[in-house]
Amino acid sequence: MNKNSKIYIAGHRGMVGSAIIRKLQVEGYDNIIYRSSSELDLTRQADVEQFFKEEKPEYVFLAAAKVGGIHANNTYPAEFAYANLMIESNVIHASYQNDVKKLLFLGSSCIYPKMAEQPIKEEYLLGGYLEQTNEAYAIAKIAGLKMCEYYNRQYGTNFISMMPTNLYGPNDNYDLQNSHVLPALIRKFHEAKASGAEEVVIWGSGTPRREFLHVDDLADASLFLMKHYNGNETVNVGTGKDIPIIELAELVAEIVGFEGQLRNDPTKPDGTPRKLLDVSKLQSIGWESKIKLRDGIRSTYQSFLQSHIGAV
Ligand SMILES: NC(=O)c1ccc[n+]([C@@H]2O[C@H](COP(=O)([O-])OP(=O)(O)OC[C@H]3O[C@@H](n4cnc5c(N)ncnc54)[C@H](OP(=O)(O)O)[C@@H]3O)[C@@H](O)[C@H]2O)c1
Ligand SMILES: C[C@@H]1O[C@H](OP(=O)(O)OP(=O)(O)OC[C@H]2O[C@@H](n3cnc4c(=O)[nH]c(N)nc43)[C@H](O)[C@@H]2O)[C@@H](O)[C@H](O)[C@@H]1O
Repeated sequence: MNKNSKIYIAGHRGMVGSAIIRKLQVEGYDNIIYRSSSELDLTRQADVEQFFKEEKPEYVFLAAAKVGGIHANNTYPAEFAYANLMIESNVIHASYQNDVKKLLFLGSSCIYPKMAEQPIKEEYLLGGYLEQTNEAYAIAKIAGLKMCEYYNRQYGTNFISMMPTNLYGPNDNYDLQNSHVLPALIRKFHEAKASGAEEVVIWGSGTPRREFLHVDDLADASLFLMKHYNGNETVNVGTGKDIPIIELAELVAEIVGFEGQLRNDPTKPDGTPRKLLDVSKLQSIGWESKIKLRDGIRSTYQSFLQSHIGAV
């Protein structure tokens, strides 16, 4: 991939897509194309085929998807299944039909069995039952990575798959019902501090453990894999370290400056007890994460304050 290769970022307005664009621009890539979902609905096959036929991208970063936290996944399984299966099928097939040189598919760490041995290796896929709260999304993502594998085997395409752990950073989703835990905690603690509230509610028991990778690290890994990895096996992308949700909450409260109490809401699901990724394959290829969690949360809170102007 050279600096004037035609590169399509699917999902460019999202947290991951916008981070990949920032990374490519810093690295001097100057032929990047993108469309918002209102300009091009990737669930519509004919529209996707028309777009690829007209634009003929050489490289594709597939970062478009219906994405959400545990509550959203648990509440809207049909939407998560339909949208993600359609988006990935249409983009992967149109990439094959239009001779895309290389495509990077983004899956998720929730594809692995709920009770997988930790840390989770790529080969544990399909070795056990999935976590119920995000089964629909997980099955869609498994279908996507398998499609890449099958197209590579049958058609000789070069479609690679990465499985990121939980992500956070600028341009995240801060909706309190449908977001992931880290942005939700940033907003909750910020609003509690601003209003003088004495307590903040944490969903579930707080005992599950999660791994968090800053989206700028993810973008760096995406470009690294697009340039250097041509294998047919999926690659885990993470930090190799996890933290209990209760300790994450205490860390975010400290960074935001909230000094009240935390209260658990046991009516909300815990989800998978743990999903720490084994990142040794990625390390063997030559990439490691750089952004430390405390530094990443601090900078993410600053970007939250800037983008929620009234919040300062
Ligand atoms: N966030 C995480 O913790 C996490 C963890 C692991 C993997 N991932 C994966 O990373 C990728 C990006 O996630 P994200 O956190 O960046 O999500 P996000 O911020 O919600 O962005 C998703 C993007 O997908 C686009 N999109 C959704 N439906 C579309 C449709 N029908 N047609 C066209 N575009 C559509 C949206 O476009 P518009 O804005 O134009 O509507 C949006 O820009 C996804 O594949 C996700 O599975 C995310
Ligand atoms: C990466 C994503 O991981 C997702 O699972 P998962 O980490 O449990 O999704 P999260 O929504 O980040 O929840 C992680 C843990 O944080 C707890 N939690 C505590 N307080 C909150 C809160 O205010 N909001 C949220 N959202 N959680 C909270 C939640 O109960 C769960 O145990 C999958 O559903 C997606 O499909 C995707 O794979």
